[in-house]
Amino acid sequence: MKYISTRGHAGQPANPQFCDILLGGLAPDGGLYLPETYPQVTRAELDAWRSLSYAELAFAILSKFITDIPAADLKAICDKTYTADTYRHARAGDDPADITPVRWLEQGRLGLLELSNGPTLAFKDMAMQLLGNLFEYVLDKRGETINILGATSGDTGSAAEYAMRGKHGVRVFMLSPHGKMSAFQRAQMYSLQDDNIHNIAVTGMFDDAQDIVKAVSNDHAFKAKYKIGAVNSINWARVAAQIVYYFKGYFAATGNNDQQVAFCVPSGNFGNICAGHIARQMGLPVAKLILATNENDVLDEFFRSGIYRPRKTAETYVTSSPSMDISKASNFERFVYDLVGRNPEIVASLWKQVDAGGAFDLTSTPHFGRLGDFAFASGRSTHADRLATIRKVYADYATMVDTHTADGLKVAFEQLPSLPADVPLLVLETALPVKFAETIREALDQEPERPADLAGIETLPQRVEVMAPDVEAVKAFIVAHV
Ligand SMILES: Cc1ncc(COP(=O)(O)O)c(C=O)c1O
Ligand SMILES: N[C@@H](CCOP(=O)(O)O)C(=O)O
Repeated sequence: MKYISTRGHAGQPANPQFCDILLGGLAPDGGLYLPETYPQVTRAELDAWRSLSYAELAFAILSKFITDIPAADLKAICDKTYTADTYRHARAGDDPADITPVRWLEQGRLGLLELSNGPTLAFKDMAMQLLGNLFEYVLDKRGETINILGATSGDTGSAAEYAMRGKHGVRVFMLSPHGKMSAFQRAQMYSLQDDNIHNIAVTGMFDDAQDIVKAVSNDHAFKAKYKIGAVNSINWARVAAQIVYYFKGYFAATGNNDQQVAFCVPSGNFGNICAGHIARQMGLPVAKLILATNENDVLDEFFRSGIYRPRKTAETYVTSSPSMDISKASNFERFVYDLVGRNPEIVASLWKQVDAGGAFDLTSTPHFGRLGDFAFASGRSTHADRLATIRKVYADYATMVDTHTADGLKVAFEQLPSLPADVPLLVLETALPVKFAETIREALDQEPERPADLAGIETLPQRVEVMAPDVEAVKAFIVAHV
């Protein structure tokens, strides 16, 4: 499989393979890696895949993207990753062997694709557990080490730290927005005392943290000297691993491969829905990809208007779905690459404007007309919508959902009437309610269920370094701790 950069000048290595870009993260030209072409899935493959376990399906799909790891080794990594023991937080009544069970709210019509049964109770575990095992495998083979620099708005951080703790050759430096995450999210990350885990809280928002990650990665000398890697969805491996559950959800929601399905995806950095877009490009029968934002509605604005207008930190709201408090969706670049006909010059020129703090407007370009080919729809949700949706879903379907999934459901309820009656709509459950207990209490006046292995984590001692969002300060911290 050949990989290219969305900005056209991938640099070194000249023909990167999967393992190179796994360790490399951001492409050297500041763009994002993508396969040169999306592998196509045949009808015969779809038929054969319908009955596979999650681990078997992951192996079948990832084999199309990972051609530089021997098949037996990749299979062993998938088998080791996708176990009922790791994805152990399934709800009562679910079959834990499903890994990503579908919970129907309205049988055959509206369901939740449960992606949050992993160790940290968010969908990030689906890809991050695989990344932990892939990093360990590749680093061992090459005799190398890596210093992962990441940014989180609440869930990527803990998923990465849980996946990497205890792994040889890996250190994690995770930037989080100081004081903006839920108490549970803070405790999940900051209570870890492992020597290879470093938490840095920056006095800004997620976008400031993500900008620092990109700035450090774009300092090629520093990146090479300190072996800086990425675990955010700028890393292609994250997106590749997320493609798998769109297929699994499709098979669970349909009876045969003539049917179509729609997905509604709570979105922030555009990594999750980007995987859905790629699954559709590969040939998965997806009728619609519905993007849901919270009050930070940059992406909803784009799909409604054709204008992409990232906002500054001061214009980004702190909301009760904090993991989606993102106004500069880094992964969106991968979708725009496809939208503009996979033309890297156009992407480079659009992101020159974005990186300079500007916006772009596609309305008067032919690309805007092509938006319909990609079957996107979108909507937004507010705190009041979130509370109302949590109450409605609890009352009507006896199901408690977290604040981000509630944003998805709010938009899903709006879009459902416009979908053909034989197209099931799956809303991606991106976290479990206990991570956002403050808002659950406000909505339902009760405590969300808490898995026994995470009891009392808020009372554990915490270890975190607070600093200004300053690239040089972060670099100095890394230098001092490697
Ligand atoms: C719980 C939750 N929901 C939704 C999102 C948005 O996903 P994405 O950033 O891939 O669009 C995130 C963060 O990424 C999240 O942590
Ligand atoms: N919502 C994320 C933000 C980072 O997204 P990623 O998918 O690019 O890692 C978080 O919870 O940290």
